[in-house]
Amino acid sequence: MAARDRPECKIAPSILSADFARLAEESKRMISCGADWLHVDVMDGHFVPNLTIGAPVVKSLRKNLPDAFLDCHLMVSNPKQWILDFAKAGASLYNFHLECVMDDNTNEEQATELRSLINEVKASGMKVGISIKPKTPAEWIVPFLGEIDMVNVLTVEPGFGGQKFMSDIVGKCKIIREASKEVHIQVDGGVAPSTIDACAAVGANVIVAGSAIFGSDKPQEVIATLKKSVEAAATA
Ligand SMILES: O=C(CO)[C@H](O)[C@H](O)COP(=O)(O)O
Ligand SMILES: [Fe+2]
Repeated sequence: MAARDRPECKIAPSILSADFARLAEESKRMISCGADWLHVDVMDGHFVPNLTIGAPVVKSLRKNLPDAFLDCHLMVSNPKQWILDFAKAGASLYNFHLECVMDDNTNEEQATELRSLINEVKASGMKVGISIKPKTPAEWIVPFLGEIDMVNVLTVEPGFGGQKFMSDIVGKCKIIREASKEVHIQVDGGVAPSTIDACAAVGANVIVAGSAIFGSDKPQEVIATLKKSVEAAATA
């Protein structure tokens, strides 16, 4: 069998599509259907035009799901402000946006600020991920790959679930995967059985899907389909 070209596949249902009144129950249902991680979309109504949940909800989820991997996607303007709250609440991975600190990849001060945030997240005990919006070039994150656990390539404009997958964006994963076999590459936005092969082909291994999984009456089958596509591409 050919050697793997990426880390193990992780399927991360986005609980943004869950019934928030039954979050713990719905999260447990996802894990029993084969989910590896839970993707928690945190929106501050400023970085994106929507408001969702914060650290208190993560704390309740952690209490109810002591062993779950909580992948927190911080769509917030000031990621520094929330690091300790999320660490104390029990977040597993703090996945914040590059655009909060960088609008020019040649600016040394911005690179230093990004490094300091990365180090602060690590020091808090969480794993660290960096999310990039559709218009942010993949090359901007490449110099930091050795310092982080994951890159989240947004395949929709962040802010809302249920949007259409941007197929012209996913190619950015290829640039990142060519630069690192070890880093987790997450795809987030409009990912479904109909779009997974395009993600798998370019090296993605962490698959977020909200509406495709929660909207199905057979979530177990959707999760299995997504995983199969990634695992087949990983050893092709
Ligand atoms: O970060 C996000 C939106 O900003 C969500 O994680 C993403 O949109 C997942 O939902 P869906 O699979 O329904 O697109
Ligand atoms: Fe997300």
